[in-house]
Amino acid sequence: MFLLLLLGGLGLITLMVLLFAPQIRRHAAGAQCKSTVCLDGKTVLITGANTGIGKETALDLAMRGARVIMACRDVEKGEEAAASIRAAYSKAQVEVRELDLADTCSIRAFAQIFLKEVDQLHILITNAGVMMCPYTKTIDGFEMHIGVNHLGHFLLTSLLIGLMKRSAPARIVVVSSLAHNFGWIRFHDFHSQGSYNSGLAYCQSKLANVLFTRELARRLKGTNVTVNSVHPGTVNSDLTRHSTLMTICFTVLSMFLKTPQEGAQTSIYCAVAEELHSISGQHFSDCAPAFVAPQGRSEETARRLWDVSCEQLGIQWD
Ligand SMILES: NC(=O)c1ccc[n+]([C@@H]2O[C@H](COP(=O)([O-])OP(=O)(O)OC[C@H]3O[C@@H](n4cnc5c(N)ncnc54)[C@H](O)[C@@H]3O)[C@@H](O)[C@H]2O)c1
Repeated sequence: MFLLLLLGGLGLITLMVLLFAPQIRRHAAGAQCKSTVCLDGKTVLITGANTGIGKETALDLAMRGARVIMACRDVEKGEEAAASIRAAYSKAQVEVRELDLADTCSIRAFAQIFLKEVDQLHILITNAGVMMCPYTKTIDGFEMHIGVNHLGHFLLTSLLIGLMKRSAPARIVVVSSLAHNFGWIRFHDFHSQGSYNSGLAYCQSKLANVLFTRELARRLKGTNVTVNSVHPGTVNSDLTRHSTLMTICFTVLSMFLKTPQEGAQTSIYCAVAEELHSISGQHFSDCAPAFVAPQGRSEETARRLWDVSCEQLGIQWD
């Protein structure tokens, strides 16, 4: 009897999902970037552009006429992604360059060659990220989430900001997450040496993205370089690769999640929308301003994080 009820219930749920599939998909897809801005003559740099949201962002911006530089850890995978972008749009000007955000030497080498060979940078999208990986350290001994998601991008941006100021108007888009709501900056244990929880480490790094955006925007006032952070939505990508449970959940619930193309819309919106030309230090989701948790609005924490980041990286950035 119980089994019959269970099967009947499951059958009913399946029927409802199938019946309402188009509505569910439409709702899950979220907002589309409606801007038709053309990017002829503009140069864009996207980190982690060989998969997921980054790859879709690269395709869209290349279709708008930009020269898109895809900064990828694995050049071979990057070249495959670039080839598929060229196959989708034969005029795409996409280039792959090697960048491992888990290695400050790689970041410095990348920036050195970039500054030598590229004379303008109008849009920087710090998109690369890792989520819920087992406790690992970057080459420089940073905990992987804070090391790649925050410190790596902090160093990269510091090295390229002069070029962006010279290329102004220019925009920086920092791909953060709703997960920043559940994070706090553990200044007393920045690299989770005392205790480690992969979910909380991810949340800390995504909060760091929001606070970095806020402080950088304050420092960039009057330069015509803006910076905003985004939550792309919950996107069915490879990001869950380190968590079997998350991968299963994302697969089962895929109909309710955004595709990478849908997840790229807010990054694209922040990169091109005309109405955002002077908007800086804000957080966006679904191509609209989004809620920022109180810990992401603290100017004091943002300044302290800035100083700690400079100290950890051994750099001066005033
Ligand atoms: N997928 C989601 O639901 C979701 C939700 C909120 C935020 N985000 C954010 O969106 C961004 C893109 O994620 P995605 O969903 O497209 O996942 P993804 O795994 O497809 O993309 C992440 C990219 O980062 C790159 N990367 C990882 N470590 C790197 C390193 N050390 N050096 C250089 N590149 C590195 C990967 O190679 C990959 O190309 C991430 O910052 C993620 O935190 C994703």
